[in-house]
Amino acid sequence: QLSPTFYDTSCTRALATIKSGVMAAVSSDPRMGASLLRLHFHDCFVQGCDASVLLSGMEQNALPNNGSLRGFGVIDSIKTQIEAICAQTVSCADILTVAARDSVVALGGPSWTVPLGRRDSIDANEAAANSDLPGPTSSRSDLELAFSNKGLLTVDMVALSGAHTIGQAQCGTFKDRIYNETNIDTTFATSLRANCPRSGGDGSLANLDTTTANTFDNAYYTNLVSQKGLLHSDQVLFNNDTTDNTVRNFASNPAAFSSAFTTAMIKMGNIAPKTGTQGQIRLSCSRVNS
Ligand code: HEM
Ligand SMILES: [Ca+2]
Ligand SMILES: [Ca+2]
Repeated sequence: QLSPTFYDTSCTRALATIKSGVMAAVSSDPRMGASLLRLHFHDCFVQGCDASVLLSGMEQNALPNNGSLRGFGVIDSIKTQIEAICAQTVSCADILTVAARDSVVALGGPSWTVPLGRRDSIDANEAAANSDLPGPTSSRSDLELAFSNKGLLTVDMVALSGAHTIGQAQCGTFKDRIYNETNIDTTFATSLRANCPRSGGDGSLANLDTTTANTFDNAYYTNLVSQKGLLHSDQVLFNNDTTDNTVRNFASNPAAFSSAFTTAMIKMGNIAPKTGTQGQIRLSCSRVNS
């Protein structure tokens, strides 16, 4: 049973320390806010929000993670600061969950209260990372299944995909879409081709939100309505199908998006937490205690 007041007596400065660490990291590199939010998602979808993704090797080598996850150093350095004030008290899983919230806030998005008390795993699961994380070529029903497997509804899936209002993706993840798909704005596709050639250049970056890459707003959905979703898995949410109305609602009503996003983030943060005597409080987020 998680609780927002979990560290109120055991580590009064925990939340403020995480916030200032995230603020500093995001002000020197705005994309870091996106990277920390994604790191939390990739943690929670693989054996729950237990910091398994932070352990060196293992899950980090899985296809959706390798060469694309960022932010490990930021979490490690916040953990070092927190260990100095409250020894072996605050879990890496909680630090990452709060850092994801603070990242959204740092980029202008909504805030919410984070339930706390997660403990850290003593293992990680590369195979589960490969099977449970959806990929950029997923269909709408693939996405719905991946999220329902974690207890999340279709509306949660559409709202959480709005995280693609910030951050970047590598050419290899959207190449097929910009050369071969027809439900894409022509000018948008043409401009992306300049930095993402048919052959090679797989690592070059494009903004997931072509309008406001460093602002957490609802522009992701207005982009989808104008066929400017970057990933195939983005545009499937608005493609004459069952999720079109939700996308239209979030595009025209920022408050509806904020409310659905914060609700869904709390649900995602509550996936299979380790509590009580399960797992451990790691001393260093990148390795289990010896
Ligand atoms: C719906 C299924 C999803 C798919 C298929 C998906 C896929 C992807 C892919 C392929 C990238 C680019 C990675 C790269 O090229 O290095 C990406 C980036 C990103 N994703 Fe997702 N994603 C999904 C859902 C989510 C969710 C639920 C969140 C968070 C709540 C999220 C947050 C992000 C962020 C913030 C970035 C940019 C990261 C950065 O710039 O470092 N995504 N996603
Ligand atoms: Ca995990
Ligand atoms: Ca944006």
